[in-house]
Amino acid sequence: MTAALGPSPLISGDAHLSVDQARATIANALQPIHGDEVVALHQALGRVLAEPVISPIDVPAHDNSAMDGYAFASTDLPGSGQVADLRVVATLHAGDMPTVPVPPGGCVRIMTGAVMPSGLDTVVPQELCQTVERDGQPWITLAAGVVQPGENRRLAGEDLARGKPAVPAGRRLRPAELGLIASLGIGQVTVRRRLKVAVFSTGNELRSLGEPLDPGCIYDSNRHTLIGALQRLGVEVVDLGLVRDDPAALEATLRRAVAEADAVLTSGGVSVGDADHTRALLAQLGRVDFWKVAMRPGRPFAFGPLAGGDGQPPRWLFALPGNPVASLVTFYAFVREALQQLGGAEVQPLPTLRVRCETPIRKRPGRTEFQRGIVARSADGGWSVRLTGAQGAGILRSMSEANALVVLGHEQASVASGEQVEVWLFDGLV
Ligand SMILES: Nc1nc2c(c(=O)[nH]1)N[C@H]1C(S)=C(S)[C@@H](COP(=O)(O)OP(=O)(O)OC[C@H]3O[C@@H](n4cnc5c(N)ncnc54)[C@H](O)[C@@H]3O)O[C@H]1N2
Ligand code: MOO
Ligand SMILES: [Mg+2]
Repeated sequence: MTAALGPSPLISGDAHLSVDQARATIANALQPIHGDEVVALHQALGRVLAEPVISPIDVPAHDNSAMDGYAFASTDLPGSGQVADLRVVATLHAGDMPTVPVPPGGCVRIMTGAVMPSGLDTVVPQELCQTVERDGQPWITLAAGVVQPGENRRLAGEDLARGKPAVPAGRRLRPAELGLIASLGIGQVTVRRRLKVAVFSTGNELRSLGEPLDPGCIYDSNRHTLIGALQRLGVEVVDLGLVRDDPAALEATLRRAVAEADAVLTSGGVSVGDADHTRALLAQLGRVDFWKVAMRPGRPFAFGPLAGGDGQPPRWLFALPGNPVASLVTFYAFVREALQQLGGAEVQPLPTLRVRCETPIRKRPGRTEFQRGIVARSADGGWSVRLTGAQGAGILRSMSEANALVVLGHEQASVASGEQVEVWLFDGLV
């Protein structure tokens, strides 16, 4: 089973990688999954576009008015200090097509979105001119300087010209893209098939929600954290539940994961304890590309391919550490972008900022540290971050109260209060 996967890209799977090396190793290993499907636009939110959407029409299709007012030819604009009187010869609503030509000195009452008659290029909003009646006819009086030639007119094709790409392949569709595609008259799109990701927790001490908590046991929280994180990415989750620290049970569950999913996330059992079997199983069913990263939390994090079987691509295993904070931090540091890449989506790293750090942080160079922080606006209007209290890798509350990870790079030493630090925003700012 292992032979088909070839040697590890690393000299030794036992080496400690830096966070950057680990991210690069994962990015270099992954190939996007194959398979597309056509879905109705109203079911396409969050799906990944497989082909670019090309505009079949000009948007807008015609020059049209951006205001409720009066359309006229800019050659009729009054000179400085003068006024122009223009006769209103027709009325146009959105959806009307102009029928009669407008003579010089004439104008058209026009509503927002209505097609501009040919020869007219400028619209004055109604509140910027005066309407008068002469001999029972409507006229407007236009003062100099209230509008410039071409103002308040939207040009045909100014949003999108026919034949131009409207949305690139790989874009995960958001409400704005759904509207843009609809504006082109396109009712269905070709999207990537949804990435399937299997997830399970390992540990004899774990109990499922609803089960009694036996002495010495804890509830399985990681699976719920990870399933939430996966749902946010729009992948299809295959929940394989809880697995005991038993090599045979672990092997059976990994084999099932390989059969049912494109990638596998496990939590727990990656360190060096007597009950930590995940790495040995990865070596047996595939290959360990690395399993130690110079970071805190998240040092034991294993990555490598599980052989996919006859003609099938490998199923990548992301074996996350059991400590709950380490599990979510490694998801953000390694798994999130990897799954975007695997699903054929544009890779969108978490938004990164440099902000003032209000909490002094002790650190030694030689590993990357991810502390949990709250980024907020400070009294002087700038952005700053303070830590969320105790930072132990088992203290999930530190993560729940945070909206950002303070990322102290590999070479960084201690940080004094007031220094600038890098933060990754993982949940917006409110
Ligand atoms: N001698 C060493 N011991 C440890 C090292 C080390 O380098 N040398 N690394 C420590 C670090 S750092 C971490 S992180 C953990 C990782 O451990 P495992 O991935 O093997 O995870 P477990 O041993 O299964 O569990 C660790 C911890 O997390 C709790 N846990 C596990 N799964 C869940 C879950 N689904 N929900 C909630 N909590 C969970 C588990 O009960 C343990 O308390 O290893 C250190 N040890
Ligand atoms: O790195 Mo462990 O992930 O510190 O708890
Ligand atoms: Mg362990």
